[in-house]
Amino acid sequence: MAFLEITDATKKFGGFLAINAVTFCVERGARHAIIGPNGAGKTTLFNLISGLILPTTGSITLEGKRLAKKKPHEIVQIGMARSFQKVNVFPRKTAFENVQVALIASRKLQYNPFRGAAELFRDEIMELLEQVKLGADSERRAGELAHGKQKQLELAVALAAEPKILLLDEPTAGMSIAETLSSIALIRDIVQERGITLLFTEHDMNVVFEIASTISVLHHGEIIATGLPQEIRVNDDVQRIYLGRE
Ligand SMILES: Nc1ncnc2c1ncn2[C@@H]1O[C@H](COP(=O)(O)OP(=O)(O)OP(=O)(O)O)[C@@H](O)[C@H]1O
Repeated sequence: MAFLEITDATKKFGGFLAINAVTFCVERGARHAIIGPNGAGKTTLFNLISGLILPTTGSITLEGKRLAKKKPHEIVQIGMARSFQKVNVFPRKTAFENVQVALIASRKLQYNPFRGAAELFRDEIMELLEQVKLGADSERRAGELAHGKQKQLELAVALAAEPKILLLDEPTAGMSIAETLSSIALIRDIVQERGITLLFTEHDMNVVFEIASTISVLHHGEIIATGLPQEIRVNDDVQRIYLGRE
């Protein structure tokens, strides 16, 4: 049994086949990238894997457990956390509070915003913020942080759930070159250090080749190749379809 198994997954929107009989596995500990041109179906595939939408047919399992029809918090409890292309933090809460809310939710505590819980999980929160290089920004409102830092905060929020697998949808989207470089190093170090399996989509091929241990290529909703980065780099179909070389 593979760690994450996607078996013959199909997603239709009306008559449009966005994901077509997709089968692939993500091995435990892998840093697995899903690449493909715009509209290939990457986000749809991510939404299927993280249970946001149901597959029309097929199955998705994490350690043998089916993910379909599970509620978002149940999926988090099974061990999956994800981020979105658009930043998804509470802008008016501080960085500290954003992580605190995530920790409270993952530990299944009742959150009462009117009760003084300011110090709850302080050490853990600071450790997480320091790990994503936001220790000095803990008291700043999330909405005031630069885009790159907001993505770092999202990462801390995702890590608060202690996931076995982390899904990142274009983790460096909208970042400057400097932000991208530090973000790549951060993601790679954190998943390695914590033994987290990573599944991510990314447009920037430099980022893909810096992080990925395995790459799957999606084209018109179908996986056309899965392999090691060096195999994907020289795959004729991939070069023709994705990299635009004839
Ligand atoms: N809810 C929906 N209803 C109808 N069509 C949809 C829906 N969601 C996605 N699609 C279509 O499915 C296809 C795949 O879209 P998706 O966003 O998954 O691609 P993508 O590879 O993530 O693209 P990008 O790289 O631009 O983010 C597109 O043609 C899109 O228009």
